[in-house]
Amino acid sequence: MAPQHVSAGIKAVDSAKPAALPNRAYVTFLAGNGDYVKGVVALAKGLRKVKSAYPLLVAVLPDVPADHRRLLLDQGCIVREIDPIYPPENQTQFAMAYYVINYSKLRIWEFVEYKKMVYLDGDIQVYDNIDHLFELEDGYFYAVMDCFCEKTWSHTPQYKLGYCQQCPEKVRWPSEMGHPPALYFNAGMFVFEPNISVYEKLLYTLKITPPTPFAEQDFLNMFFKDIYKPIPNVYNLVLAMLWRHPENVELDQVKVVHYCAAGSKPWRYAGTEDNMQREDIKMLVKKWWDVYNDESLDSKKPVVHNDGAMESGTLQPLIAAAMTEANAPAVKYVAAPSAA
Ligand SMILES: O=c1ccn([C@@H]2O[C@H](COP(=O)(O)OP(=O)(O)O)[C@@H](O)[C@H]2O)c(=O)[nH]1
Ligand SMILES: OC[C@H]1O[C@H](O[C@@H]2[C@@H](O)[C@H](O)[C@@H](O)[C@H](O)[C@@H]2O)[C@H](O)[C@@H](O)[C@H]1O
Ligand SMILES: [Mn+2]
Repeated sequence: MAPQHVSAGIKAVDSAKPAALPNRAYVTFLAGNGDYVKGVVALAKGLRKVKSAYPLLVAVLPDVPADHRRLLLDQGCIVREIDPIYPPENQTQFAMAYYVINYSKLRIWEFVEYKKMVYLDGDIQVYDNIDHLFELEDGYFYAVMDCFCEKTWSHTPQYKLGYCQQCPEKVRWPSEMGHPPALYFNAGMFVFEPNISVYEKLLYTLKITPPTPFAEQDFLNMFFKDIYKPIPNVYNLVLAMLWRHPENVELDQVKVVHYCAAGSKPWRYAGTEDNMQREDIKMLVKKWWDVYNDESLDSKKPVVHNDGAMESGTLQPLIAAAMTEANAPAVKYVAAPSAA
């Protein structure tokens, strides 16, 4: 097993059943009118399946259409519109062209009504309860270490050397090149504390930082370098680990799966790209579909605001069925409050 610089305390909280606090939530990010909304619906149902005590907040860009927002509201999500964030003008070739929209993730530091949040990409699924992560010590940035072995990393010195932080002994970092790269996390999942001054510093620093291939993931790694604490791979299985570092993966222990390998997005899975015919990949894609298709996991209870108003789309069908057109009162529905 590679050295897991596990942050102290995870083991200790595993057994404790911490009390659910109102100023905690999971948060994900949704952009566009395409099929990523399926990922977020699955994530909402997956968190319900593992009986998470905390809501899922979805930060949506303005281009997410009303019907997708309705779907998320009906799945019990809190939908919050955010403005996009673009990196400085640049000639950078992002590892994936669409990564430019991922900088908008930085808006979540503005959600200061929450003291602690767990960010999860929309292509992530949670298969075991991870609420205990909210008990991790404040003041740090927790995330899982990434892997540098996929060709998406071919632009980096570590890739060219064959060095990877997941197995630093296998190909050692050459001493003549100074210190090995700082520990680097995958930004598909992280535990953080929203904070306005950090948010403002993030935006200010972004304006003076030339963009790099892994976009906001590179930026977040640079920004949080001094307070980053790695947590075990079970909290964000970057799928490439299955074929790049199988010795670091115990699949039956994995709590969170990140469908980030090329061709692995379950809702687009065709099984044609490299490694996509692996039995473990096919099993994990099926596992995702089993949650997505499980109607028993659909949100049932109305999402009610403290003023008693029902969130639109939750009770509508029931009320419509009970009322004739003639005497149906104008029931007050409110969408979740827009971004502060
Ligand atoms: O068209 C898009 C592309 C990305 N995303 C969001 O941005 C995250 C990061 O992109 P992605 O997961 O595709 O990057 P990867 O982890 O595969 O490199 C996604 O999980 C979604 O939450 C989105 O909503 N719509
Ligand atoms: O915009 C940059 C993205 O960078 C990361 O995706 C990458 C990264 O995981 C590499 O390490 C993998 O090799 C690669 O496959 C994967 O696409 C985050 O998962 C994603 O949320 C987002 O921040
Ligand atoms: Mn992802």
